[in-house]
Amino acid sequence: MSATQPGPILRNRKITGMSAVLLPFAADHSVDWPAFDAHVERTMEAGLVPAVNMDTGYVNLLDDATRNEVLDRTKRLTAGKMFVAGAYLSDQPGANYNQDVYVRRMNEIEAANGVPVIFQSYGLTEQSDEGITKAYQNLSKECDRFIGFELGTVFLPFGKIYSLDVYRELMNLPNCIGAKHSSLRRDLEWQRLALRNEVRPDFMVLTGNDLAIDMVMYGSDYLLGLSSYCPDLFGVRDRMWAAGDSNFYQLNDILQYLGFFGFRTPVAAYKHTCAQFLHLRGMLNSNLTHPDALKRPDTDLPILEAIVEQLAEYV
Ligand SMILES: N[C@@H](CC=O)C(=O)O
Repeated sequence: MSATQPGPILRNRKITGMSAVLLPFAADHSVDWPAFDAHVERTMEAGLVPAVNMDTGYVNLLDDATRNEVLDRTKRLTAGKMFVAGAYLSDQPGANYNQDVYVRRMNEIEAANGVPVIFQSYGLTEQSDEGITKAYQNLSKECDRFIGFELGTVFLPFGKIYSLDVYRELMNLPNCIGAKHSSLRRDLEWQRLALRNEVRPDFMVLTGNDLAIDMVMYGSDYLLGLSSYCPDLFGVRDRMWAAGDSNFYQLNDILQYLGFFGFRTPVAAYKHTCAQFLHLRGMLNSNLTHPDALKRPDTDLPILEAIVEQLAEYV
């Protein structure tokens, strides 16, 4: 079996970090909007691009009003700075691809001055390669800019990691500025980086690999849920890399330990770990997750507390 090799390490590179913003909850299970606003601001202050209505923001569990409230608030808070948002539609296995709903979601995001991230759906991913490519070509005509998204089924059941042929076609769409790659596999991401370097060097390969956040060393940028645990420290880490500061490695190692703990099976419960961690850091009023989301046990808390202590010297 021939293994894919990594490309060269790209030192002193300015990393583009996009962070999937956690939607915080209050004791009565309503959204804690002031805490959400503060987390969007914290993300921007760290130098990261907020990514709202993503999986970390429970987009698949939100009603229309809540999803639009997230967009309205983010539009106001970002005040013209870049943000991205998930264009999500809910369907079932066997569903037809529904372009109209995607376009409606993209229009809502663009009306808020955001850049759509095209979530996958059964209708999109159950098509042939040709059908998938055609769908993105048609969507690209309906917006100024967009970001693609390949998601492993460990995150959501309708996800699909595309063939490299489909990936190449995405890069051929000039207003597709990048694509988030969430296979949790380094080799598949290295293949995408090699293709990107050959075909379109300005295209962002946005790692979604919370288990290998050092993929930025090989030229990936990122759109992560893990960075929502501590946007400030991801900002510090990224600046260390740009400055050639070797403290990058030590900080990256601790953040990766947090990533392995937070994204352990069942992976979808990473959002509760995020709330627990932010609460321990005094950045949220509660450590509650969405009422319908998977939970972590309270026995995780002492482990997270120890990680907060390990990270303290970098704050
Ligand atoms: N894919 C997740 C983030 C996990 O890294 C998201 O969409 O929020």
